[in-house]
Amino acid sequence: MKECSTAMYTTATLGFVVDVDISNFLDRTGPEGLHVNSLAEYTGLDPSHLGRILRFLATRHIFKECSPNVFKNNRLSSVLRDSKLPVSNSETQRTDKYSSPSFSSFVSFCADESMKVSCHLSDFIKNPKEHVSPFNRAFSPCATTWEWFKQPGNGWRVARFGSAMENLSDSIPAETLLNAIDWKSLESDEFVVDVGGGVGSAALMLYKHSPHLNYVVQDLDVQISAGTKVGFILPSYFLMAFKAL
Ligand SMILES: C[S@@+](CC[C@H](N)C(=O)[O-])C[C@H]1O[C@@H](n2cnc3c(N)ncnc32)[C@H](O)[C@@H]1O
Repeated sequence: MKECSTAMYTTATLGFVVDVDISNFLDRTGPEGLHVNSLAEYTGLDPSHLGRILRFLATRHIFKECSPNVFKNNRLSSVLRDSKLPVSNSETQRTDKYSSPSFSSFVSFCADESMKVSCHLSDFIKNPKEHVSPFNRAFSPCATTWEWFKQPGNGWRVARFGSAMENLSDSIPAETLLNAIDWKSLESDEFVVDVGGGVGSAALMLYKHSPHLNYVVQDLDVQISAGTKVGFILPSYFLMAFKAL
């Protein structure tokens, strides 16, 4: 129970290391690893903060401390590597950082929006009339997450969320969906409705497996038109593609 109660420290420290690209920097060194003073030079951050955070994770088998204050990647920390390093924190460069699917985007999203929202869960449930969701307590009193994402300055968050979701879909084996129920046993006049189905990738996979069914992908305008552009949502074999409910 103590581990569960303090799980947020792991999320927070992981969020920090992906935000400042520690695994990428460590990946450029040999098996001897890199001293926190060098990491401090690369990142412009306090070496004592870096050392304590990396040691916290290394004691959980994420990163390896080769000698005091010298760290290198191990199998777990290697999954946090990205293909690109940000040059600065400008919105354009941050958006560019999240332009392709990556696990580090998922970690960063979890440590940012998800963790900040989850802190409000208890207060939200105890005072349900005050807000529609914990998200509204944390970020924006009236807008939904999707409306808030569209607000000026949040473009990079949208890019990060998209990058995280794509990585998540790529990492889930097709069998998870294909074996979830016996799709073949459904009749040909039946409908499969994917609510919040994004660009339609899951529905397309299912269509290829069970083309006798009718498919409806329901999502916001922006997702439906993106799905149509990349050819995931094709009117020829998807009966309908609706926007939001
Ligand atoms: C967590 S994502 C899931 C995406 C998709 N199922 C996948 O696996 O890639 C949630 C989705 O819900 C969509 N969404 C948000 N509000 C919606 C609404 N009112 N009606 C339909 N979809 C909505 C978002 O645009 C987003 O694509």
